[in-house]
Amino acid sequence: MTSILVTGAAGFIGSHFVRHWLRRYPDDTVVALDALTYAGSLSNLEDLGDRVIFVQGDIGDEALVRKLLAEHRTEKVVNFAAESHNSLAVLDPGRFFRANVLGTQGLLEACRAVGVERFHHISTCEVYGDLALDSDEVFTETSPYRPRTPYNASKAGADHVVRAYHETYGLPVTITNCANNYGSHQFPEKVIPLFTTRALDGRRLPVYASSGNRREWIHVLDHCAAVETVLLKGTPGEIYHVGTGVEASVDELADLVLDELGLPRSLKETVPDRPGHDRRYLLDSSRIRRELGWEPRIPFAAGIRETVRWYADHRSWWLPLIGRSPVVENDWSAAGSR
Ligand SMILES: Cc1cn([C@H]2C[C@H](O)[C@@H](COP(=O)(O)OP(=O)(O)O[C@H]3O[C@H](CO)[C@@H](O)[C@H](O)[C@H]3O)O2)c(=O)[nH]c1=O
Repeated sequence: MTSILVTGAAGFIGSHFVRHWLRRYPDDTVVALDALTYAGSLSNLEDLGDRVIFVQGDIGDEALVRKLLAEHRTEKVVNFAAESHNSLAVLDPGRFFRANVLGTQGLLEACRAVGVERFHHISTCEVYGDLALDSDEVFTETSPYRPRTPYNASKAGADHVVRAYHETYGLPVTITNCANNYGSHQFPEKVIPLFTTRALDGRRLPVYASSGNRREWIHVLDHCAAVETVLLKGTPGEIYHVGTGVEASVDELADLVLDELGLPRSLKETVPDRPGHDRRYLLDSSRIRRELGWEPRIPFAAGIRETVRWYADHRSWWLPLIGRSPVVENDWSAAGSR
């Protein structure tokens, strides 16, 4: 029996990972740390009852994390905690650097002080900047970091701090950089749940003006399996990309959602682009497949259908969340240079 600390455990990917881990290792103790910002919901862990030790707190609270690690003799730490929404970062960048860079550093410091067997950090394809829509290029694990937005830069900063703790203090870290996730329980600010919940409410879908911009999509459960694989088989100090190679443009996503719900495509509405709207990301994920044997299993078409259906069937989950996001209706007027 071992103990694992999962941060950001009440959020979308974190809560799926806690459930995934307990399914795979039912005798383990999961310590779930979450600050419960607007995007986290305790209801995401509700069904797990006392199989999870939940603690509300900040990853940057070194004393708290040290206490938890010591008390539960924690061997593994997985850091999902982050401010993750690009739109909010445009309007409130400081919040992202505090949470993602300084928060991660505090967490690492506690891990260094107590000592852990493995620190795994969840990162993103966005640290590499963007690709032209017609580019043949893909991001590899050795591509240079070229973040273009405050969110990207805060995640890039966090990755550098994680690596510094490995190089300087020998902390056994691994990092995964993942493509865009989708699935149930995603906060309705991200594009797929946003479009779906808007459509279900009979409202318009706000498609940014650069509607041909594309993302690479992965089901959250495939991501969770990849994190487990890297945690158990990855080499300390190494980075692994997690993606599917499946791309869809914003416009195509809106159509998929509307078609699945049997609603007219005329519900799409063009709205101003988010400043710094990255055109495209695509990861070369051959390393994790080749070296660690992970493969994504959930086909995009089936995954999207099931996800849209989940939102249609779980109005009581998302309705109370509408209006909780600090971002108001794609109004970027506050984001000009001052
Ligand atoms: C919120 C919103 C988004 N979009 C577009 C912008 C993007 O091209 C696409 C996806 O936007 P978002 O859902 O905000 O996600 P994106 O900026 O790609 O970032 C996501 O994916 C990243 C991984 O690529 C993660 O690191 C981030 O935490 C996650 O938020 O949809 C719209 O057209 N309208 C919208 O209202």
